[in-house]
Amino acid sequence: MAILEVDDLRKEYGGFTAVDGSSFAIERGEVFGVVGPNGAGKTTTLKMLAGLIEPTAGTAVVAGHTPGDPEMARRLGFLPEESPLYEEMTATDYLEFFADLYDVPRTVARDRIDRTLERLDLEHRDRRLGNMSKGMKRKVAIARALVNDPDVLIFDEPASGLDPLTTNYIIEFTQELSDEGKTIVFSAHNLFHVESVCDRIIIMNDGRIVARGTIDAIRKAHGGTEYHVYATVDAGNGAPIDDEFRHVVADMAGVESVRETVERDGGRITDIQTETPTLEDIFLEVASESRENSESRKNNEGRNGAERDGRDGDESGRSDSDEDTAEART
Ligand SMILES: Nc1ncnc2c1ncn2[C@@H]1O[C@H](COP(=O)(O)OP(=O)(O)OP(=O)(O)O)[C@@H](O)[C@H]1O
Repeated sequence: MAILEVDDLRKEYGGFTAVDGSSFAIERGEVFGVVGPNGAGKTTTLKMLAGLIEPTAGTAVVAGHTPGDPEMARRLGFLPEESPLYEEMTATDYLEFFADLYDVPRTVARDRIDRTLERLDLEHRDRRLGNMSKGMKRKVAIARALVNDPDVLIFDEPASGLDPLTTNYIIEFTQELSDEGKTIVFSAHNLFHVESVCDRIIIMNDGRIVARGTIDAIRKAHGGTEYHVYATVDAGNGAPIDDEFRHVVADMAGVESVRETVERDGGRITDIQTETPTLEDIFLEVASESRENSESRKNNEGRNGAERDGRDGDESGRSDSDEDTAEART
């Protein structure tokens, strides 16, 4: 059964729609990626899951609890994108202070904090937070998200702006938390990190989910592996020319068809290579498709405004077409 269920979540700021009807479910123990360009609505979505901002419509349920329910707060740990800490406190005092807020008994809290800081390799625990480096502060913020030993962790850009060593440490730590059975919602711009830790992802654009599924399924839905067939062909006088031509096809049947054509024309295949799109390639393709769709939707809305009167919202252009297509593809 899903530990986190999101149904038609929507957030509007004045007339602006930041999140436009997201629905998804996350299974216990999954690492679930939320990916998208700047302004796509990722942080807004994560904050609604964490109960930090109220949705305009829709629901987010964590382990059967809704935001505002103290039991939900107990089950959840949130690492915000920006996490200002109390600069005058030491790491230990700060984390004990948060453990108190969650009513974690002192001895349990001390032990948990010690173990977490040990695992995160945080040195100088008694240094004022204000005097800690950015990487050290991020580790303290991660420890804060774990102080109540939550089942579900929401990590918004856990490793952004950190050096490669600290970044790797945090990504590996995220993987370890998942191996221990924590459910993790993970948002990051670094798609290599997303690919290395996430089981399934959603790609958001303009507040909508435009693709979803495992990275492999999304990859298949967006072209999958490509075959690059290199060939030389007859220049017309019977002699093959030296220039190589590249034909890109989707499968082996395509390769055979190129081979037949090339050989019929007196040429020959010189090389065949397979290329698998990276998550970054897919992300760029999906984001640009979605931008085109939303532009044409806006144009249609402008053109057909008068005709639409009396119809319901979905028929009038606001549709889940992007999402349905992606869903069907996965
Ligand atoms: N409090 C607010 N008032 C008005 N608009 C807001 C508010 N918070 C967010 N927005 C707008 O909602 C949209 C989505 O913002 P959000 O921070 O969720 O995006 P994001 O995908 O997390 O972007 P980034 O990758 O840059 O962090 C943006 O256009 C943003 O300007």
